[in-house]
Amino acid sequence: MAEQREMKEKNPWHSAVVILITVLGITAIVALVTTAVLQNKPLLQKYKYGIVLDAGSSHTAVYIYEWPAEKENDTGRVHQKHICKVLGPGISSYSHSPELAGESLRTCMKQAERFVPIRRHRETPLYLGATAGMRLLSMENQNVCDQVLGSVEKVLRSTPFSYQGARIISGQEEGAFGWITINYLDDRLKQGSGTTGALDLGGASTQITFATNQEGMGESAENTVTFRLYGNDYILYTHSFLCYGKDQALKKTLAQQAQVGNSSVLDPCFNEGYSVDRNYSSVYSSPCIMAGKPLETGYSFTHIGKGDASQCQQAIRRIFTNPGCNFSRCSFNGVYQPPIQGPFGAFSAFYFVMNFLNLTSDSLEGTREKMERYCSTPWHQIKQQHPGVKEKYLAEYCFSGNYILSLLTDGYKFTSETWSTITFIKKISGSDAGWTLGYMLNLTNMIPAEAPDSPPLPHAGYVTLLLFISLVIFVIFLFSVKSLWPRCTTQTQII
Ligand SMILES: Nc1nc2c(ncn2[C@@H]2O[C@H](COP(=O)(O)OP(=O)(O)OP(=O)(O)O)[C@@H](O)[C@H]2O)c(=O)[nH]1
Repeated sequence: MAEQREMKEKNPWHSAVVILITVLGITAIVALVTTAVLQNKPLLQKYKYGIVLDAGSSHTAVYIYEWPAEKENDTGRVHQKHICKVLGPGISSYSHSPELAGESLRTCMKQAERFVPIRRHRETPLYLGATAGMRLLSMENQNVCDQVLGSVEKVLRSTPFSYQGARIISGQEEGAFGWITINYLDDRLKQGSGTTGALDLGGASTQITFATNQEGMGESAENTVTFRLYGNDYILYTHSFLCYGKDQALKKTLAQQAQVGNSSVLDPCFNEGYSVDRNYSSVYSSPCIMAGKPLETGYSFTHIGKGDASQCQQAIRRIFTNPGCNFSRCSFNGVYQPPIQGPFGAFSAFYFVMNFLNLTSDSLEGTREKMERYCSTPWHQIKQQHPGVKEKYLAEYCFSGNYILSLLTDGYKFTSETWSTITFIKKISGSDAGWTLGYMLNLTNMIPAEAPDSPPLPHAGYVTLLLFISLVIFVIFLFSVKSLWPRCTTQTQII
């Protein structure tokens, strides 16, 4: 041993080599860790875009979505960048001058050109989906309906985006894509956890959609939609009630109260003191109100408010027909509906109305009481209390609140117990609840049927593990070369 030590001490190259190996070892470990960290560092984010136009019965809205360019399949990453509300009515209202339907979209499409970076324009998909207003127009006059779609198509084709088509979506699609939107935004699809049902109240139609177990769904194939998303199978119950959106329901309720020839209609669904002259043709100008349509609708009448919530509910109940149920259970109008399975998210007009009436967190009984109070408040007082609110919306809140109550309880059979499973929502994580996002995710295949393979460790875990292993190797290395190091103490002894 003493000889060996002597040899080492005599050979100056030996210590130099050990030092060199140590330095190289440390450098290699530092280089390894630095490369791993840099390699896994998120790159400067680049985005992709998609545009969907919601051509509704009451208005059109342009939604611009954005997502990281390199992670298209990563659910929860697409978000709403901008919404532009088109001025004027929905495209179905341009039946007398179809060319203006397309023109009405120009301002919002110019805005979209500014929100999507120029280098992305050509590759950005652009879709237009028309809902209940156009469904009704196609029932009334297919030719005019085609002209309106042709007019919007012409304008959308002239934009720099990648135009993918303008079409009328079915009520089933509207319901199912609304369900996908809210569950995608809640990140429930990727987690494979329980889902949230979707309640959508538009101007001309309303949709109810929820996941249900297979039992009983064989009863009505037209109400069944199946999806496989992220490796999970979903069986959805969905139904769209055409003519039961807020605006058409109002017309229906008014029409069954009005008797042509009467110069006035006393309406419990409008506040006392409200009085407006209307033409009968405005009430009957819809394919939703065929029955009882008089031959002569040129008369006018004075629409007078009476402000009585209970009577209003009775009037509303009469627009739900009860032709008998050919299934084990029904909602209304003889339509099959399995037992409701919450929780539910209620959006569009469900939210606008309940939010205005401050009814988003009340019990069913509390909601009824507040509606009684709101409807019995005189019209002049309502106007005084809400000076900034659009008068058309303000005048209709007594009807709208009672309609929502009636639709949810008499129609969909929510009870005092299940009422609390409904959350009234407008946005989730900054994106509007509605069918448009689900529609785009589906058409761009951004939700895979199978769960994508993910690395066994998240990025932070991977880097930590790498550092730890490098440290362990380094310590082992130090111990292994320790015996070879020149020993100062021994040297001193020798000297
Ligand atoms: N009170 C209130 N009502 C609104 C507001 N915005 C829209 N509405 C009304 O709410 C109802 C539903 O609006 P949307 O969800 O846009 O419905 P839509 O797409 O036009 O109708 P559908 O074609 O049936 O889907 C319509 O009666 C609108 O007039 C708002 O800010 N406040």
